[in-house]
Amino acid sequence: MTVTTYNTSIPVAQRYEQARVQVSLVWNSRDERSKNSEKLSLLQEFLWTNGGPRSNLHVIHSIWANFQTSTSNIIFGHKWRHIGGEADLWERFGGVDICLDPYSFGQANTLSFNSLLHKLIKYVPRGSTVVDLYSGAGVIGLAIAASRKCRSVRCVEINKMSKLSFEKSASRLPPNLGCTITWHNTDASAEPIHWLEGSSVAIVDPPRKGLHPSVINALQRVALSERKAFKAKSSLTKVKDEKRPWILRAREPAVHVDSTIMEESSGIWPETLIYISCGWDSFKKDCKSLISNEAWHLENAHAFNFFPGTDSIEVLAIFRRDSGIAQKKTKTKTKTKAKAKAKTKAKKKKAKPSKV
Ligand SMILES: C[S@@+](CC[C@H](N)C(=O)[O-])C[C@H]1O[C@@H](n2cnc3c(N)ncnc32)[C@H](O)[C@@H]1O
Repeated sequence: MTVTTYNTSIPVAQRYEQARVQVSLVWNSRDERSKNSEKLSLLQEFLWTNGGPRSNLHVIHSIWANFQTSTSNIIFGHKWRHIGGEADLWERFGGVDICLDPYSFGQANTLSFNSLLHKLIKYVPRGSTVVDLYSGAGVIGLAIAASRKCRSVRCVEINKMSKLSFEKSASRLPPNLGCTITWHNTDASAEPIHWLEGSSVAIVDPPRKGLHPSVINALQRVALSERKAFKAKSSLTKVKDEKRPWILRAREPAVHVDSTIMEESSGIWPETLIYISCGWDSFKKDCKSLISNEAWHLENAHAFNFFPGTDSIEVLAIFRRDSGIAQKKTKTKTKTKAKAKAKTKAKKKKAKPSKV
């Protein structure tokens, strides 16, 4: 179930009072024609009669059925049917309207997520080229595209169903943003270097288990490339020689908003890494790996209470790859200056005849 604000024109303070619920019924059968399906219809009727628009307590926005035959701990199966109420559910996140279908990831705590987004947006320099890895329906990418005059935003997501939500949300973006926005359906861990190249800002919002080792590795290599230019260049540019058709297909956008041709922006690598984490243990581990070898420098971190009453925290962390180097350079400069001063002092001392 998702508690929704469903009408994005309702002021934030009144949203939860007027909220409606999108109900997803997970049904242990192949589809609506299978055994037990009459019970699904009966349950749908009961819910709609008692919580739908004609009931005294109008709390239900819509009802969906999901068919799941697997006995694993994966909640949803691949088949969805919309069986009552409005099909589209809209939320307002980061200043843009977002369509959240039940088959795509959506944050439940609207207010806290909005606070996080407002903070996050400020860390993205205007005119950036952004890659939003683990983007879901593209909430973060679209909010940034609408507010930071970005040159491009690329969203990368493994769940192909999120494409529909992304398309609907993109259709409500203000016109003439001057930003090329694309959504790609692929595994972010398959070819992370390809996604990092051409992006001045990388955003990662992985599931609770954190970043895949290949993504960590790519982020480390990218950050160190400035200092080890020769070695890194040859291995980073290998990505251009890719021949495997499925990898090449994944690079093509499944959705392309804005008709402008994508600029060739090779040679640009992320200077800013924004990490949104819902798993404290995995975040600590990933953070350690990122800051080891001085690949990245942790500039700032903010915590948000997305799940009141639990011990879970949501972290927004900002890493930079320039400040560490800059700091090091300043330190080295200061050290060199201090050494030179000490040498001159010592020379002067030697030259002066000592008093008897
Ligand atoms: C915590 S959610 C974040 C979604 C989105 N950033 C948002 O705020 O709505 C993590 C997302 O990562 C996606 N995901 C999981 N593994 C992935 C992978 N290997 N490559 C790309 N996306 C992945 C999930 O499907 C899910 O949409």
